[in-house]
Amino acid sequence: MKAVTVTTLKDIKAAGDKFSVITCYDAAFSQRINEAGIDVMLIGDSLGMVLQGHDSTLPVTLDDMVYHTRAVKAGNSRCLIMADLPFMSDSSIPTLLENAAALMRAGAHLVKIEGDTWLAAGITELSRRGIPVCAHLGLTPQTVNQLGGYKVQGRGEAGKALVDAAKNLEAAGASLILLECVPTEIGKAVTEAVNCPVIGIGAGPHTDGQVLVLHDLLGITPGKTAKFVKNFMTEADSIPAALKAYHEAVKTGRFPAEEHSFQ
Ligand SMILES: Nc1nc(=O)c2c([nH]1)NC[C@@H]1CN(c3ccc(C(=O)N[C@@H](CCC(=O)O)C(=O)O)cc3)CN21
Ligand SMILES: CC(C)C(=O)C(=O)O
Ligand SMILES: [Mg+2]
Repeated sequence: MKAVTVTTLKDIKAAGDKFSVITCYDAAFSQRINEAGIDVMLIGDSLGMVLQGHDSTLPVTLDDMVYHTRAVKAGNSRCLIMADLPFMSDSSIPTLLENAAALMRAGAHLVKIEGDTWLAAGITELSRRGIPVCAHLGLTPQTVNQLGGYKVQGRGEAGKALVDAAKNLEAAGASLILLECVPTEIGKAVTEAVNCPVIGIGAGPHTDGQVLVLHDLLGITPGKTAKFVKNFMTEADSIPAALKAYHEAVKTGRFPAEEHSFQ
């Protein structure tokens, strides 16, 4: 199978099709995710919660992200590899550039960064140097202490601000936008407002791509999971079958359904 690139995702959007994204943290799952036909693997800083057992993503370090990106890269044959810039790794532009470079050296094809319109300058500097960037908007888990919890963002007036932020960051050089926990209508509005592909998680069915945390879709996350989560193991007899079912459900628009989305 042909390797997935940022251009592949742009073509998928232009054709009105969908693409699938899963978080991945190690080589064994990287191989299974490759075999399942998934388009993109995200080394998410969610690893601080699902692998390390913390109650937020804030304790995750750049070294943690480099370690897991190397492992995922080692198992990769055809997926596009995106790596999260961890909390405070963008404290200045030179720091941001060095930290993004470390993730690229470890095997990432692009980096993801949480924020808002103020990310524009950093995104421009990264993209100028050949690093494609995904701007993560909406519910940004690294900001949980300010947000007061993992809550839906972009309701009312804030929705318009999200659409503007997405447009500004695309103009600044972002290659992808990721929207987390926003009303379906905002997921749709952002997807229509930008030319670049938009990935959603709890952002409704209209985004170009969908992402889920691996452990959530395998049903092994302890405690209550978010509304946007679907356990694909309930109707599958193996992990490879669940990964394939997720990919097919995203490609055909069967996931996410109304029950996984916010109004
Ligand atoms: N296992 C796991 N899955 C994730 O999707 C995930 C992580 N960990 N860690 C980092 C962040 C945290 N995330 C979360 C966590 C909880 C909700 C959640 O429970 N949200 C409420 C919204 C309630 C509301 O405002 O209406 C929900 O009911 O879904 C959302 C995103 C997403 N990310
Ligand atoms: C939930 C996704 C979007 C993420 O950023 C992560 O896994 O860290
Ligand atoms: Mg993350």
